[in-house]
Amino acid sequence: MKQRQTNYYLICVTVEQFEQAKSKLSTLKNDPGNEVKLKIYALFKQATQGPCNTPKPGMLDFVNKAKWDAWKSLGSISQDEARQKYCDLIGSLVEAESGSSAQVSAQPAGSGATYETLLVTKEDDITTIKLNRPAKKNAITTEMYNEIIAALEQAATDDSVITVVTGAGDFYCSGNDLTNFTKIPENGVEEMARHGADLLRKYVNAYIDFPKPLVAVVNGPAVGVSVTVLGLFDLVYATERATFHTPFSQLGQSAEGCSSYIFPKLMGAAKASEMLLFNKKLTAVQACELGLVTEVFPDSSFQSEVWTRLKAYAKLPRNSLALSKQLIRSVEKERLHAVNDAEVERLMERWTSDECFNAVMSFFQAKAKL
Ligand SMILES: CCCCCCC/C=C/C(=O)SCCNC(=O)CCNC(=O)[C@H](O)C(C)(C)COP(=O)(O)OP(=O)(O)OC[C@H]1O[C@@H](n2cnc3c(N)ncnc32)[C@H](O)[C@@H]1OP(=O)(O)O
Repeated sequence: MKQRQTNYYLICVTVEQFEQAKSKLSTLKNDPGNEVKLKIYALFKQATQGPCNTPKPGMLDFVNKAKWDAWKSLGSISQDEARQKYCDLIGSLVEAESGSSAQVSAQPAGSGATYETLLVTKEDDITTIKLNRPAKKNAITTEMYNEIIAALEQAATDDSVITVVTGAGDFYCSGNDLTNFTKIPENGVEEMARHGADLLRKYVNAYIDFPKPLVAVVNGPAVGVSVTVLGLFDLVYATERATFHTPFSQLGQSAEGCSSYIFPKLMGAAKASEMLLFNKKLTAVQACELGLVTEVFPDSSFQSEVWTRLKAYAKLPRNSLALSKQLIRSVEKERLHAVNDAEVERLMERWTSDECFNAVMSFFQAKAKL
């Protein structure tokens, strides 16, 4: 699918192909649902007019406000990119219609999508994105960031009702793969920092803009960026074995994933500072008491209890769920994008600092001594 999607992008840059995609839209037999229609609308506006530049409709003008929000949420992506995404989205809807009758359970999601670092499946109206590097505690490499972004984009437009992120093996995720900081390009550490910043911004935006209910099934310890983005999930279910650790200052870094804004709101500035400044590791029960986790389950029954519940939730009306989620989240969306930008800006500077360099080196030296 990745390959096919890339090819489609290449084909789709002409105006003619864009027009063809437009006309294919009217041939769809099934209603793709409101959230997909909003996405199509937004991409079309961005592709034809550029970034949203009209006044925000009033609170009670629900329909136009939802459209405006969808357009605005595309930020400053270029008209070319919007055209490509528009074509890709319509292409996937057409493809889904032609192949939908043959759906079997737990099939790879996204009509045959394959990933190197993830297991992505669709079953019982739930798309599950499983981080799949258990030998490295599911540490997130640059490839994996890109694959998670792609999997979230796919899940946003597929016909699932709920999307779940979870981890393979005994960890949920050990955060950013620290080897990402050891691959210094020819143009030096500044270029590495710039690329890292672009990727991180895109990664966090994929959570901020995700249009359907997003659930974290935290199957074990969670570290770093896998903890901070939890504030952007709609439900966080954790096994009692899970822990939540953001050792940013230990690594000479600073907070991301919008945690510098969401954590103080959730738990108060004092508790957020203990985590984000002073590296305090929380147990699952503590994280639940502070509002970061929705509910904690005994480890022995974690999977069965959580999945029974999620399957029942996924039977609820999809549009109602998605629209309610968007109502809850849309008020904060613009602010979250601004927070993400500010956090990324700060990190870009941190990654070129001696403090960060020395901390990452210490990690690898300690490993070498074992
Ligand atoms: C390019 C975009 C950049 C965006 C960056 C966004 C900013 C993100 C910030 C963060 O996420 S900060 C947090 C970073 N993570 C860490 O500091 C965790 C480091 N790892 C550990 O402390 C420990 O490994 C652990 C997670 C507590 C697990 O300890 P345990 O003793 O249970 O297992 P290990 O033997 O240590 O691990 C097994 C294997 O996995 C490797 N590994 C684990 N985590 C990472 C990681 N984050 N990065 C790279 N490698 C990791 C570990 O080295 C072992 O490898 P081998 O020795 O078997 O080769």
